[in-house]
Amino acid sequence: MPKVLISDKMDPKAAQIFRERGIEVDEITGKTPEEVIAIIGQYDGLAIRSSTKVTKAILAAATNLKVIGRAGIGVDNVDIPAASAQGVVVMNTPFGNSITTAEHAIALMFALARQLPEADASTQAGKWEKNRFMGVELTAKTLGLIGAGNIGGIVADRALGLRMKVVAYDPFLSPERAVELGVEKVELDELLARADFITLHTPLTDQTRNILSAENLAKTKQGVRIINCARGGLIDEAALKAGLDSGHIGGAALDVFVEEPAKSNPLFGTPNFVSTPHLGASTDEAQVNVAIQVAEQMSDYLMSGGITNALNVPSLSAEEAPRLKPYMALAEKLGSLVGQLTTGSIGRISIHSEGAAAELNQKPMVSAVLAGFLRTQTDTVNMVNAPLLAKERGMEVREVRTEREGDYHTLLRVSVKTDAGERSVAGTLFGDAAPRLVELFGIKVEADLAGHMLYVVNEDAPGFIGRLGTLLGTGGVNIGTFHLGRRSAGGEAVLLLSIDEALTPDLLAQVRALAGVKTAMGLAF
Ligand SMILES: NC(=O)c1ccc[n+]([C@@H]2O[C@H](COP(=O)([O-])OP(=O)(O)OC[C@H]3O[C@@H](n4cnc5c(N)ncnc54)[C@H](O)[C@@H]3O)[C@@H](O)[C@H]2O)c1
Ligand SMILES: O=C(O)[C@H](O)COP(=O)(O)O
Repeated sequence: MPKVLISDKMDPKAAQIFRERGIEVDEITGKTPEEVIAIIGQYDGLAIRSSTKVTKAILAAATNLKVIGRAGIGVDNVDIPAASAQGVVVMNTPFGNSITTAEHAIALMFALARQLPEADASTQAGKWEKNRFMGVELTAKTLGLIGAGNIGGIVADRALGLRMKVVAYDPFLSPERAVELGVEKVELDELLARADFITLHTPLTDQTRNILSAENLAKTKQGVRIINCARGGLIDEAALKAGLDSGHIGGAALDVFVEEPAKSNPLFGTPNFVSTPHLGASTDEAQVNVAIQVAEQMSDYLMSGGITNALNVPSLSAEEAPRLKPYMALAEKLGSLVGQLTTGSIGRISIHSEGAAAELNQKPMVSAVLAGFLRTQTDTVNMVNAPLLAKERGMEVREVRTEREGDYHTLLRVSVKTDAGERSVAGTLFGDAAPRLVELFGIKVEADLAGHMLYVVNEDAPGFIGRLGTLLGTGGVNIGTFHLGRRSAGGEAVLLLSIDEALTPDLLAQVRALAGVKTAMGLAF
């Protein structure tokens, strides 16, 4: 039974779903990294929010880990390259808390416009400072949106409802989508110059880090109010404080900080500064949404191989998974076969699907071919890290589809280009489930690829099969199945035998010494 650790505070629905799906679950929150390292080795899944930092050190100790599920959006607390290298799927729940976070941004915009936190503190202190708190209306003001994705799009919708004008800076926003959102797409400098309010909704990347730098803050309108519900690090906090102190910036509301938890920060106590402790996603509704989603997604993966919202591997829905499963087994076997039969470096590997196979999601099949191929070189490869490892090894990976059926209703062909030229193997599914090899380097064969096998290329001549059978029998090797193919009568022939155990090096040498043998190799699947 798979075992999952929930290491951050999560709605109880998550644990309930894991149990209902037959997964053992432990909820152990608030642990130090060292404490997590001590226990992580026993878990197949790790469910987190933003508190647990999944570092290289934690991953190194996570010897059984198959999936990390982030109940939320941002995955900057997960070392994704390290997880990928280790073959661990990382998934998030990209939409579960978007509305809630967008509403928090709008709430902070109102808080700044009417100085709600300071007015509240003053009133409850018995001061009744009616003349101190003069606000501004939102209607007809310009909101500058930096990042117009899921959350940015919802913020725009709500701001338009408040009769604001919305300008957006997002290099990946298409003109059509901008029209759909009802926002004006602008360059960053124009946004800085025009916006009365600025709200940030981008991930933290090398391009967005300090997007509101001292230089860019200086380009903003006098009195601008700034909201950040996305990630700490998007704004230069020292420059923000200087801008608030000088009065150039009329207000700033941060839900996120460079250093979290933000127990102390130079911005604290600055007039017109409002803060919340990373509460963007903290509503009952959002937490139920992300807990259910993450538990369903992780359970799908652990129990049936379905992959949804993964950041480091192609998606594979729970409905698709059963249909693709035999194809992935075929793909992995074909990849393994070419890996075992190919020596030297591979310049290119092409995966060609024909007929019914071409109608399916290709990415998982491609990953399975690569995993099968690379497993002959390293035993730490799996579907997740195979594309990465192939890239590191300088392999070009090509994907070709032909929906028209050829000789078979469905076919997968794997071709590799080496210094010696291009060679390919092809396989089909019998009865839509049983993987069968049907072509080996241009020769038609029909074979199961399973267990130990012996591959022999020889000159087609009478008596050869008898001599080989006698040799194996004398060596005590039992033959399970025997598959034969040849280019032409008397030409090159291929033999694929399934055998009960691997040949000893000595027996293999004797096979190679038989008259007419060009190549003989042991294979394993
Ligand atoms: N405060 C919270 O509790 C909370 C809650 C949820 C999400 N978030 C954070 O909010 C952020 C946005 O989430 P989302 O769901 O809208 O993500 P998203 O991926 O849907 O949108 C991000 C947008 O940023 C844009 N972008 C990327 N690079 C950019 C750049 N250099 N300049 C301008 N725009 C750029 C992208 O094109 C995309 O449209 C994430 O970082 C997420 O972690 C915070
Ligand atoms: O990226 C997110 O989803 C938010 O930052 C929410 O983080 P949390 O789950 O720790 O509240």
